[in-house]
Amino acid sequence: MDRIRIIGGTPLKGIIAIGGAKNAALTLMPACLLTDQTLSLSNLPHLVDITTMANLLAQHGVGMALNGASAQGGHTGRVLDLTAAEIVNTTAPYDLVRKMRASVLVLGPLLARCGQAKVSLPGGCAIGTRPVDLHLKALEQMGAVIELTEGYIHAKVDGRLKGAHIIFPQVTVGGTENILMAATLAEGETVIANAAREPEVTDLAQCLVAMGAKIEGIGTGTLRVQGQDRLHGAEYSVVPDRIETGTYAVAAAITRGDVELVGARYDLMESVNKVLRDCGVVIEETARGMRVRGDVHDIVGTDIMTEPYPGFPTDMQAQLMALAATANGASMITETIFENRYMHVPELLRMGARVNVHGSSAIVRGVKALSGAQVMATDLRASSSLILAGLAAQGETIINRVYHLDRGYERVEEKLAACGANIERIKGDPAE
Ligand SMILES: CC(=O)N[C@H]1[C@@H](OP(=O)(O)OP(=O)(O)OC[C@H]2O[C@@H](n3ccc(=O)[nH]c3=O)[C@H](O)[C@@H]2O)O[C@H](CO)[C@@H](O)[C@@H]1O
Ligand SMILES: C=C(OP(=O)(O)O)C(=O)O
Repeated sequence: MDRIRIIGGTPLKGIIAIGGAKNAALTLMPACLLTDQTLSLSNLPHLVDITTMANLLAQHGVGMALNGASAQGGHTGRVLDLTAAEIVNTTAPYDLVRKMRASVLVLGPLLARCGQAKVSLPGGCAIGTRPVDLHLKALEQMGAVIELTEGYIHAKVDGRLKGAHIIFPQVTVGGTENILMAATLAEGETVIANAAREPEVTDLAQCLVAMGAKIEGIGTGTLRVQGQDRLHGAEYSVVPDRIETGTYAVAAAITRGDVELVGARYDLMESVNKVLRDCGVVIEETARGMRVRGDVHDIVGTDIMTEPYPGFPTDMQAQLMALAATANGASMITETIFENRYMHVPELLRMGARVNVHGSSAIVRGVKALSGAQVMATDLRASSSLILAGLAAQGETIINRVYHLDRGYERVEEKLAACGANIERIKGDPAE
């Protein structure tokens, strides 16, 4: 297993290119199951999770062709053609689903196209139990018969799924995506109330429209879908990653540096930028993206509460905690989305951070300097918070188990090193 070694203390200066959003790509890829024609996705990031989704789709019978890099819209990500001419298998097996929860996003499309699907229950993960009950209840409302046996969701529908009025009792990104995809091929109208408004859901909706779906209310909390008999192929470019953008914005801030994030979508960063500005970070939109400066003002503590979009994203909570740990004064962080998303706290404590967790809230008292240490990455965003802490810390930080990081960040050490960070990947395990 690889490790990352950082000698902290260098202010980052330069340019970082932002890639396509992992969480958008992971819902756009299974959308290919809704048509027998080709869905061509550009600006696709090169990440382990994307490979896992490609492997899952391949075993359903999806043909794939990787067409190198595209310069579309100024982005340089890869182009992947996905063609589900024929679905040869409607089972998503445990071995693939356990690697990545987003695998459950094949359920809606398979059921809508083939009338049946057998998908391994994703199970919990480091950040919480993460049930999929809301996805299943909504599909039942659309006429699906669902049984849970031997760790699998067995879903079937007689004929086509039927349009329904679905009210999600709580905002669910994956639930909204699964039902949105299913509804595009259902009979009649589906209304999804209290729908997630995350930019990745909007990206999916826009791609589905390019494939011939009829969807109103895109970007709002109520999506209205008129089911079609069939969808067709399309070309679509994945939205830039707002979490990668936010992570590198914190990297600039925590090192008291000055970095331009090229390709970033400034308009999607409102809640994160507000919090960063409250901390004293200077942010401006540029012609190519966004410039972030942590070298202008003192960095001070602030209060943060995670919420569904357009609120502050849970996927940025760990990174902001690293910044708060180095700020002047105290910060109160409240996590409202996942019940166990403070796995980074014990590791930050090893680096000299002062954090107390009380239920869903954490009090962070800023310290003058963090100190480098050996730490363990426990999940994706916890890993990035440890990288950020390491960039700011005095001395050497070694981050173990970086495979979590490779799920969601492309060439992280290269991007940071190009801005002056002293960071390297050490191949293999120390015990090996
Ligand atoms: C691949 C992907 O896009 N992952 C993102 C997606 O995850 P994901 O789609 O899994 O997250 P959800 O929005 O569904 O989860 C929000 C909350 O609802 C709960 N819930 C959800 C579904 C359900 O059927 N029952 C239920 O109780 C979850 O346990 C959680 O507490 O949105 C999260 C919230 O923005 C992000 O942190 C993840 O990075
Ligand atoms: C939690 C995340 O991903 P996933 O939903 O795939 O676990 C994330 O991207 O931060």
